[in-house]
Amino acid sequence: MAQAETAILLVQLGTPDQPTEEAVRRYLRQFLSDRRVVDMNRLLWWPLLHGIILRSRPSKSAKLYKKIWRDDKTSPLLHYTRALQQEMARRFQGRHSSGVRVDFAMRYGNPGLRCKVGSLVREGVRRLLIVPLFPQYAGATVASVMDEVMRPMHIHRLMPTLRVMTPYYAQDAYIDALVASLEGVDLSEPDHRLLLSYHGLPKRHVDEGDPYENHCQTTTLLLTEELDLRHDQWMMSYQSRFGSEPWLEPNTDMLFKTLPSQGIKKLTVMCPGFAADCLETLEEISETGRQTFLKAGGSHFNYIPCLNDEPYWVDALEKMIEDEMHGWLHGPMSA
Ligand SMILES: C=CC1=C(C)c2cc3[nH]c(cc4nc(cc5[nH]c(cc1n2)c(C)c5CCC(=O)O)C(CCC(=O)O)=C4C)c(C)c3C=C
Ligand SMILES: [Fe+2]
Ligand SMILES: [Fe+2]
Repeated sequence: MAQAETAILLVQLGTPDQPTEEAVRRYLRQFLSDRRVVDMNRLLWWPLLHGIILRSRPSKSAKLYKKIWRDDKTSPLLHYTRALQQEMARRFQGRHSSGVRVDFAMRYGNPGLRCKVGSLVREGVRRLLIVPLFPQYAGATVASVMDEVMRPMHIHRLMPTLRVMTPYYAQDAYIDALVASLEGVDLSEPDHRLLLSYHGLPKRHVDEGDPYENHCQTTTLLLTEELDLRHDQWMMSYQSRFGSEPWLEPNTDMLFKTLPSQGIKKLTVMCPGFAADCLETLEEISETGRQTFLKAGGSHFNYIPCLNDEPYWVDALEKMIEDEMHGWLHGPMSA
């Protein structure tokens, strides 16, 4: 078959190539140099980043990455993103006469987003659907992805037609997949809570108009309604705080430390904002968070894995992608 003219590009945040100090430094340098992530004045940020953070953090983070690295020598985030892409490619095979290609890229690290978009355009892709794997919109994630998607376009005369998948924080297909991942969880005991922990964001971003907090709250309300939970059966919080300015509250780690003394001894934790398990879920929540909660007097800690490449999530995402591709899967190519 000729090269596909329509492409679906799944985009994840990114991850180091290896769990080593050098690879983590390279990854963090790219990540933390992004103005969408840290928007501090460069004259103040540069000395902090290069003089302190990139000297101290990579060796500490590399040790944590080593704990979660997989036997197949990949990071969990890369493993699940690739598995999702392979399954989605299988599902879209033969769906258009000129072919539909499904690929994936990372905003930071490899395979790099800028390179991937450039090669898709060079290879003749004329319609491109970008699927940021972030259910809740944040400028630090989705807008940053779009900045990078546009960069290679500057050097090509013919730009493909671009679509970007709408943030799916309130889509039935996503909420239903989260419900499916909680199957068998019994929250009827009075000392048991469901904790929904989302990645944090500086509060200032929200004050300046970022809808992220609102999107997280909406996901939580739709999910807890769908599960028929009472208000005293669930809580939501924000994890992975970084830097010194105020971040969204309440902080997940603080809840792990204080909930047992308030009589909440059992916790089921899920991270609906993470499409795939990664350092922030497997290490920060399922390992360190578990230890913190049990040490503080908790008796039971149940971590629910992310949607990853679960078949019911592939079904859900396939449906949402089909909706976004309206008019693209049938009929002739336009200019
Ligand atoms: C100012 C710093 C950060 C902002 C803002 C931020 C937003 C943000 N991040 C994710 C998703 C992920 N972040 C991950 C790792 C990670 N995040 C930060 C900092 C900010 N994130 C750092 C420094 C790191 C690196 C890890 C470390 O050194 O501790 C990951 C995991 C990647 C992996 O390889 O496993 C994810 C996923 C979202 C969704 C978000 C905004 C809402
Ligand atoms: Fe992050
Ligand atoms: Fe973290």
